[in-house]
Amino acid sequence: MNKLEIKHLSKTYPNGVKALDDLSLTIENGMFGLLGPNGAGKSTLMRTLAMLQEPQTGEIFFNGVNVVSNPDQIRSVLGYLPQEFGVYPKVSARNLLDHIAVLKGISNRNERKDQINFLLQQTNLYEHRKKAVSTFSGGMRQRFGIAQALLGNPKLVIVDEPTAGLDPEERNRFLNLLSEIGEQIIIVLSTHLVDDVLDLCSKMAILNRGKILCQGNPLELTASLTGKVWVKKVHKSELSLYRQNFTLLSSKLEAGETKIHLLADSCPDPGFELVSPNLEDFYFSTIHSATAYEG
Ligand SMILES: Nc1ncnc2c1ncn2[C@@H]1O[C@H](COP(=O)(O)OP(=O)(O)OP(=O)(O)O)[C@@H](O)[C@H]1O
Repeated sequence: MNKLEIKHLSKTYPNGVKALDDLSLTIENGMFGLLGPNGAGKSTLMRTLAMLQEPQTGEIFFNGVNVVSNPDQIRSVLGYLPQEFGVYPKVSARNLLDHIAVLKGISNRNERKDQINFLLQQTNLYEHRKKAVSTFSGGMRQRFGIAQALLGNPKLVIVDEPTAGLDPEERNRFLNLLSEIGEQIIIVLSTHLVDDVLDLCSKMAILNRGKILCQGNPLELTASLTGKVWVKKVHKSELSLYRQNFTLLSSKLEAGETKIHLLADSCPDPGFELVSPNLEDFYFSTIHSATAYEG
């Protein structure tokens, strides 16, 4: 069992933004979802875990080794798919993988070839192996990103907002690929999309303003709101009233009508019906109470 322990990490950028605020988290094998709104600090945490930037305070241990003071210990077992994945123009997928494999220290040529062919097949890119990655579609690029992250059989894979900008079919394909990687390593997936976490992760945490607000199993966290989420179709003009007087979790257009979810211990108003909570309700209620608390 691999274990990633993050202890009291803090990072304030020179402009005064506190991106990580005394953040602690322990992650074991399997897919871990880090969910948070834009600007929550997800990328800062992911880059810190990938040893691309140092925290100001705090420590990170991987399988008991302090990797902030021994970064090479984690680099050799790390795969990272950044939010912005730049590629060299004109270099084919296969050659780029070969180049990255060399950088990762896989010096044996046959071993590189075997791994690259296997990963190209796993990511469904084998038939495109001679094409330049710069000509790939968004979904193909992200799958290529996973292939390069898996070179060298990492024990820790960090994937930063991988489905942003993918169409639904590409997103599905990408999520299926991630789910196939297996439970024998740690995969940390950062996203602002609740559905990514719901579809894939057995453990998750919600990050906001550099702090972990809660963590656990998505279904168990969601179940904690049972009996408290109410739904009603309302007129658009009523929305601001509900927003002012209740904890409005979400409002969505459904066939031209506005459907709202409210959080309340008892029926807020005539016409509301109790619904089974979903992860989105839990996410918004968590962010809402943190924001209300902080003012
Ligand atoms: N290099 C930097 N210099 C100054 N501020 C930064 C820098 N990088 C990030 N920030 C700020 O730190 C905060 C956290 O940013 P970060 O990118 O880590 O969040 P995020 O959750 O990944 O958001 P997003 O989904 O928008 O990328 C934001 O307020 C951001 O503007």
